[in-house]
Amino acid sequence: MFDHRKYRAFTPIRLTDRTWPDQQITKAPLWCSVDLRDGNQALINPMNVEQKTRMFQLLVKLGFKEIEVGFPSASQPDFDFVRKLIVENLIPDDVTIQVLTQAREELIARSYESLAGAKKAIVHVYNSTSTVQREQVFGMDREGIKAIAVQGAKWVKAYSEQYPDTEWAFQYSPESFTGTEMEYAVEVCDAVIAEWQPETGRKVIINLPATVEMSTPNVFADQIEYFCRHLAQRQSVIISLHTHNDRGCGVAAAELGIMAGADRIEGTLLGNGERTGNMDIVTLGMNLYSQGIDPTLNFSNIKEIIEVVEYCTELPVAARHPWAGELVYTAFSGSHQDAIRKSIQYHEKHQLPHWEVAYLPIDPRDIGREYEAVVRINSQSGKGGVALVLERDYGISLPKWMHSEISRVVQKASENTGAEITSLQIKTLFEQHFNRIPYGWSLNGYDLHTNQSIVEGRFNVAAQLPAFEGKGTGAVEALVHALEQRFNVKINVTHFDESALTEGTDAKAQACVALQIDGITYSAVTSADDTSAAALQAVLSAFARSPFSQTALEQKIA
Ligand SMILES: CC(=O)SCCNC(=O)CCNC(=O)[C@H](O)C(C)(C)COP(=O)(O)OP(=O)(O)OC[C@H]1O[C@@H](n2cnc3c(N)ncnc32)[C@H](O)[C@@H]1OP(=O)(O)O
Ligand SMILES: CC(C)C(=O)C(=O)O
Ligand SMILES: [Mg+2]
Repeated sequence: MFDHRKYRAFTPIRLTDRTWPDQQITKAPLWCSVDLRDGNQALINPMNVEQKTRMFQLLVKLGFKEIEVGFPSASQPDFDFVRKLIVENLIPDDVTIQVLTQAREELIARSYESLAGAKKAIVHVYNSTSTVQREQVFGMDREGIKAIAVQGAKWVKAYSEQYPDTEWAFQYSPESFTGTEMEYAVEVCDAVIAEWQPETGRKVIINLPATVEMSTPNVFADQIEYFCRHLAQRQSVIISLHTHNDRGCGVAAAELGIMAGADRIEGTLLGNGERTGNMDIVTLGMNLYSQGIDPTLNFSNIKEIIEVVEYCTELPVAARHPWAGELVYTAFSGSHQDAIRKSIQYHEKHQLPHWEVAYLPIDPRDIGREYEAVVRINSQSGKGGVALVLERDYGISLPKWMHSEISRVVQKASENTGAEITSLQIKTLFEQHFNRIPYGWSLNGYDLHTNQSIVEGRFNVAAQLPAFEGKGTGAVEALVHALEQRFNVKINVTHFDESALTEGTDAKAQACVALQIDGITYSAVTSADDTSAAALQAVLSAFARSPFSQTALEQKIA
């Protein structure tokens, strides 16, 4: 039964003098990837050694310096993978591998066995401390649970002494930390830290997991600030966070947790992991990047990251995934496209020192995304977007009044199909409706004479109609006059624009014309070697689209 009364609200700790809301993140935290452990333990098909190797190589390439490579006492593939990394010398000198183990002697012993020969490694031991786990899973009181942690810490230290050639660091997680009374979490961690004696120079990491996300991120931040303030040897310990995403706030909790004093963050690429996943390191890293902070991880090839993650996890990355998804830099809606187009033009024109483009929080090219994907056209799109596609993909720059003309045609086509219209389809529609010279109406030649500031013109078209003759203050006016006389219509030139074409095209000039005949507008765009030819052809093409041009053919037949 769907009944909210089955649940009760999370009880926040009382921290009235919190300082974290006034903090700002100014540098990247230390990172630890747990893709190969927490990510792996959540998969339908856990990664095989080959997949793990591929993921490890990617993590190294991205710049991770600490990588939890598995739970070697849990399965043979995990054990074998750790051995492979060490035996085949696959771990760069500046990278430290980490393994997870429960606080059980045989598992700790097996973990060390897997790490034999490593230059340096972090042994990560955990046990659960929350009220629920104490009462329901372990059936123990506070002292009993603390004893598991302390005993685990002792074994971790004792077994490390059997491998003196390795530089060891120790990590402890009070699993289900967020469901634990804070003063008790501090008590347990203080006891573990006392066993490991960080004051002697040994690196000790205390990792605080939101094993299951239970509260809003501000409550988590309060817990972290409380913990950091009360830990006896805070200065000698690296505080790490390990958030999950059950409420969809894994990244937010980690960010507020950094503001509250944490030094290190555990997470996975694109957020794979238990249930709704671990904290997504790509998202947090890109959040920093978009604020002008070096994430110290290189996400410039997001395509490769997605490919490897999908290959190793056998799970797809969502199209709307923050920063990485296929559609996250794409605007379909008209007003967004218009704003992006103007904003990018403004940006380029004014050479702005920082990226500030409407609807695009970062430059998609920074992570290997092309501009092509930014604007895609369907029935939700507008004239700005269509104009952008023609400019961007084909160098066809149209005057503003033409944008709505071509957009109307594209919108109609999109409504008819109910689907996206590709860039090539837009170009084809443009050519069919505005750019193609209607059969029989190409300008074969023309003569222009100026007589006392009046231009007299004689115009031949391909259909071998009798030459048109007319006069006016310019060539266009002369041709319009000729058409009016010949077909007995009134023609208004409502728009006329000429522009030089960019280098690299055969034609040198482009003319855009709109004629209004009997209340209806007919438009055409023509390019030619010279401006007069382009303008005259544009007038002929526009006129040819009107029903009056039919008369011409009938006349010819007669
Ligand atoms: C939040 C997390 O992500 S924690 C990490 C979880 N990761 C994994 O579970 C990795 C895969 N796990 C496994 O392969 C196995 O569970 C193993 C190898 C770790 C242990 O295997 P097994 O001993 O066969 O089984 P299982 O996990 O059910 O053991 C449970 C026992 O461990 C105890 N236990 C559980 N966690 C811990 C811990 N952190 N420290 C000490 N004891 C623990 C339980 O109380 C229980 O004891 P009981 O047998 O007296 O009731
Ligand atoms: C083992 C710990 C760190 C964990 O994965 C969790 O609590 O989520
Ligand atoms: Mg976890």
